[in-house]
Amino acid sequence: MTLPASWTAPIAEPDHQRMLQARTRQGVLTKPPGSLGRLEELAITLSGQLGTDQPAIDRVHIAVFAGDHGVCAEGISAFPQTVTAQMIANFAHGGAAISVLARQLGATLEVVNLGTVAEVDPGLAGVVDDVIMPGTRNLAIEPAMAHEQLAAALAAGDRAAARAAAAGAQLFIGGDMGIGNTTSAAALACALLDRSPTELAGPGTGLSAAGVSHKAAVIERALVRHGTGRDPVDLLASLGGLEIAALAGAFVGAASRGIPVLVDGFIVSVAALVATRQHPALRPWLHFGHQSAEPGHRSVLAALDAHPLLQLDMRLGEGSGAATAVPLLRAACALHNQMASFAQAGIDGSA
Ligand SMILES: O=C(O)c1ccc[n+]([C@@H]2O[C@H](COP(=O)([O-])O)[C@@H](O)[C@H]2O)c1
Ligand SMILES: Cc1cc2nc[nH]c2cc1C
Repeated sequence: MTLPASWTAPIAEPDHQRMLQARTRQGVLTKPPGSLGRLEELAITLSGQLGTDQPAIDRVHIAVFAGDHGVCAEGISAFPQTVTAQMIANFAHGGAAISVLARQLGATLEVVNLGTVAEVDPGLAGVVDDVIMPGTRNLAIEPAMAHEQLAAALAAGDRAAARAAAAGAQLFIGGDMGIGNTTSAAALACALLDRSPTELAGPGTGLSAAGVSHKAAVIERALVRHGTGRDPVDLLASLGGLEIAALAGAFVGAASRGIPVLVDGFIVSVAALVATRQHPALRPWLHFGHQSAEPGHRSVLAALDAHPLLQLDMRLGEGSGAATAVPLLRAACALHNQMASFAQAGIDGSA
């Protein structure tokens, strides 16, 4: 299988020297040691990732990857597939949740269209045309995509990371939009974690309990059809989505360019799991924004040893949970950079 060179690009470790310096600084700021909790670790990690003693998250690049899913033919979503293309237009017109959050953060927002069943107006502002195919094939009965299509999706993700780097981004957020993609993500998670679909399938956009049982049965059929003990890239072609593959490519692309990543919900975390299985060096570049209400997310987070910043019962996708957590990263940086030390403030240290 020929995959893009970007998929095997070397990923350096964050700068450990900077992290040591940042940890020392946290110890002299005017607070009992450790009292800012995980905000301290966030600032220390961001110092190492950004290679600076004054970490800042002023420039955030959000790329929402959109694609349709052939497995929708099995009746596994509460919404019709046409919504994917319609939401691409909504992102472009500024009316989606992530559009609002991106504006509020002053972040750059792009939508990468990887292929939908319904037509997308070619002139939409902020939409990158990276169409590979009009949605994946039905993973319940055949591989979701061919290896060439997988390679194209990985490369499309890397191009988004390259655009983020060119814009000087200090943080990369990948979002997903694709009706049916919780089925694909749950199937991938089951195959990678050796779990049963009844454990990891959930309501997605709003299935009833009977709908979730049916979805689990569809995933079970897919796992029997494709097998589970295969390498992550093969599984991605068989069970993945165009947007999930692009997210995996984007995360490797961001880390290899020295840009930290803030991971979103269930689907995006599954992409991060696939990518870290292939590239363990990616893991130190990942922050986790929130824990989704989608039940399978918990197992995926545990497999990544991830402790998300927020738990707000969100289950939207689009990168919205990650975007909501950005102010915490900004607060961590501001505290680290601007607080006075004990010596500066003339405050007695601990006895
Ligand atoms: O990010 C999540 O955790 C999440 C959880 C449930 C649903 N979604 C979004 O809902 C869509 C997929 O849901 P479904 O039911 O069509 O598989 C897709 O566009 C996702 O972005 C996202
Ligand atoms: C309206 C709508 C918006 C979304 N955003 C991400 N997934 C979505 C699914 C639906 C149905």
